Amino acid sequence: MSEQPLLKVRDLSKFYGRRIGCANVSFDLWPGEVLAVVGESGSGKTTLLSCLSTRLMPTTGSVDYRMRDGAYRELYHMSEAERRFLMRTDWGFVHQNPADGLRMTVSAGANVGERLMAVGERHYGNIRATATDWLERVEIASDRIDDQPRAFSGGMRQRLQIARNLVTNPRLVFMDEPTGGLDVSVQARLLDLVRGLVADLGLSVIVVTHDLAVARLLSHRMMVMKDGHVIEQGLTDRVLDDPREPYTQLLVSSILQV
Ligand SMILES: Nc1ncnc2c1ncn2[C@@H]1O[C@H](COP(=O)(O)OP(=O)(O)OP(=O)(O)O)[C@@H](O)[C@H]1O
Repeated sequence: MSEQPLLKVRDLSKFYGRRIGCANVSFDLWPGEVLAVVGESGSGKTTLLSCLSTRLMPTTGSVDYRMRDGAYRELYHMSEAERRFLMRTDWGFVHQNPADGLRMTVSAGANVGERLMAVGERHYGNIRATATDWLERVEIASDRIDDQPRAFSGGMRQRLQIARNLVTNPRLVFMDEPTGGLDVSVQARLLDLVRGLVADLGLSVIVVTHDLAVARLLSHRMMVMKDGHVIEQGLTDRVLDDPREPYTQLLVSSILQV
């Protein structure tokens, strides 16, 4: 891991009127690190992810992102165009519902190729070859390249969404309940695939999940949220095997095995 954080989050808070979305969240994310944000429904996970990915403006706080040239930029001081450029190139966002992250009425190949074109690739042959390669990496047969994702199963759609996100070699990927809507057997296979890709590509990931098994399998470090606050954070194995906070103990003991 390199010696400088990719993301420096300080005192991030988002209020919806008087209701707390998330409050006083601070952490560093290091290159190659997978951070899981866990907590019950309503604990603030989505609000935090939305603020970090600049989909939502926080009420207070700052997020500094280390650009490819090594300089830090404050995300909320960037122009809308700069943020959109980051999202198209340096970042990925894997939605729980693949339909939110895919274009359902264009082919699988175009879904992947489009992201390549956004980073300047123009050669049709290269785009198709890279798209084919990525479909294979996410275990979609290359003869499905011209099919639209609406003809795919839920698991295939999710794998296609992952290919679309990773094809540009992003440095930071946000994932919102990436296995949420899938059958248990499909989830296990997808998690295995994601874990392999994240390790191979050395990605930094922030994954939101209410499923501690997902956190266990994917993440190095985790943050536990309750009522908008981070109440415990640490190495994933430590938090799950030796939770310090009573609330985390309750979360861990409420599932039979993680
Ligand atoms: N647009 C909104 N307007 C008002 N309150 C909101 C809004 N979005 C979220 N909240 C409130 O902020 C708090 C945190 O919600 P958030 O959706 O971030 O939690 P979550 O942990 O992601 O839950 P879930 O797992 O159900 O998505 C909740 O009290 C919620 O009611």
